[in-house]
Amino acid sequence: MVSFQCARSIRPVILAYTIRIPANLAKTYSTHSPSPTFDKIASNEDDDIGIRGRSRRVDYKLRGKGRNFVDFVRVVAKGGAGGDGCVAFHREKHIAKGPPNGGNGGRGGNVILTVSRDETTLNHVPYLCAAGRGGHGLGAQRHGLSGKNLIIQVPLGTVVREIDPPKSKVQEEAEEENPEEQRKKRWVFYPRYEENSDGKTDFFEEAEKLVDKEEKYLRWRQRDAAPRLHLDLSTPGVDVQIATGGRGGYGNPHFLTTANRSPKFATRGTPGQVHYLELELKTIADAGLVGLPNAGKSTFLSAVSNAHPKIASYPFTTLNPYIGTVDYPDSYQLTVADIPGLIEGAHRNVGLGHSFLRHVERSKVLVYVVDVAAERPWEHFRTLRGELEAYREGLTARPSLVVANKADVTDQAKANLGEFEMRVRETFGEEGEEVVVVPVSAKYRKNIVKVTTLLRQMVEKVKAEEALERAIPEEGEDDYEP
Ligand SMILES: Nc1nc2c(ncn2[C@@H]2O[C@H](COP(=O)(O)OP(=O)(O)OP(=O)(O)O)[C@@H](O)[C@H]2O)c(=O)[nH]1
Ligand SMILES: [Mg+2]
Repeated sequence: MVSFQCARSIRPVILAYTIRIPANLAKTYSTHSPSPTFDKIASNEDDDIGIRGRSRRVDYKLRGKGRNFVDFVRVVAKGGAGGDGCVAFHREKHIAKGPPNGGNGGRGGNVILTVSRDETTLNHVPYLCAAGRGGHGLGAQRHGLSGKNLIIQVPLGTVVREIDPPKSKVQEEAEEENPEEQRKKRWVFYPRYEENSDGKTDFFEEAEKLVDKEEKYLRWRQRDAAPRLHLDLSTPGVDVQIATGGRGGYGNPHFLTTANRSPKFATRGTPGQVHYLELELKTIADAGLVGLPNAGKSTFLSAVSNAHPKIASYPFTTLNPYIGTVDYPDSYQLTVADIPGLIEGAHRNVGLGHSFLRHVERSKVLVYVVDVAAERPWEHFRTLRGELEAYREGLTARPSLVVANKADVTDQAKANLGEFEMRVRETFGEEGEEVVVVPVSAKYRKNIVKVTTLLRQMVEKVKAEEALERAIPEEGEDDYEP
């Protein structure tokens, strides 16, 4: 291991961002993909303003500032509270005691997630997603307005998981006042409501029983509700309600009976649902590119698709995933995801870590992009597989294609290609026979059609297998006899 300080040592804060790069890889940078920025920063001998400016930008990005791509957020989704019911009586000249006419409270707004193809990040999702509360009821039978729904657009491939609320919140709830006080809090009273009784029955008690009964019924209706949210938002245009607003309270006409002609109480609105959630963006692409930094993943993506990711000869040029669409002459399309480079120890958070692998985790085909002109490229390949397995066991079992990139750097590439192919097959073991290693020059667009044709075949095969799996009913599924 060579410890590589990616920043100038004069700024102590940057020292925290040390990128450790394996010895073999460090060599790769210096021999095949000269990286003036890294080399010069490391030796600290170049005072060129341009280079220093660029290095500063890289540091800035590596520190996470200036990044507007976010693929993981924790949020609190709060449905709006319902508005309170109103206690009011009709007032008019010559009518001394008019009938009750308080309006009901409006329902609280809901929090809704809309799956959109236009969004690519969770950057805009706020921590507190609170919908509007319902309006209170008013006199003269005026019901409160419904609360405004909060609609948040999320990118395709967002996974929503419910998590436990913070301990402080749980404690707060446990410490809340006794149930008797809570019962009282449900009501809105008119002055002297206690006198509102005919001597035989306590009208307020009657009304409480009515409300209790209704609440019991509502609890029973929700008995089968999913205990925890776990959603995979993979269909564009779909709306999902993640927190429902509270119910509005009843105005006093609701409690009008033949015995009680002037009910002097109304109910308050109920609070909306509160869910603590994790939103994780797991890009859905047909093929995912994995490779060490500078292997030429972005160059490859720009060669096969319509995407224009940034390409440069220094490591970690790509900091966010990019999706490109490959267009075939017969209008068939498939998507390819490019992600930042992986290095040895990424699972221990070396380099940029390995959390961005979530963006290739759901790809149907993995495309390993290896710089075949580097020294011992098979070791790069082994590192890649090791990191993929460290991220998620079994990930390397996906259908895979190996792109031996930079095959145009002839002498070195030619010397390595035979052995590389052999060692790759060895790594895959029994399935090695089926693995295709394609020599490519992404920079000069050589052998690209072969790769895209192979990719399409592989993706179509996986899709067909998946469709078949869905079509075959699982055991016991059709046991039902009418
Ligand atoms: N000679 C040659 N150079 C290439 C080829 N493909 C990419 N390169 C060069 O390799 C360097 C790195 O290319 P990128 O596409 O940025 O590499 P990357 O894998 O996306 O790198 P990161 O985003 O940092 O992980 C650039 O200078 C490219 O011009 C190729 O086929 N032949
Ligand atoms: Mg790149």
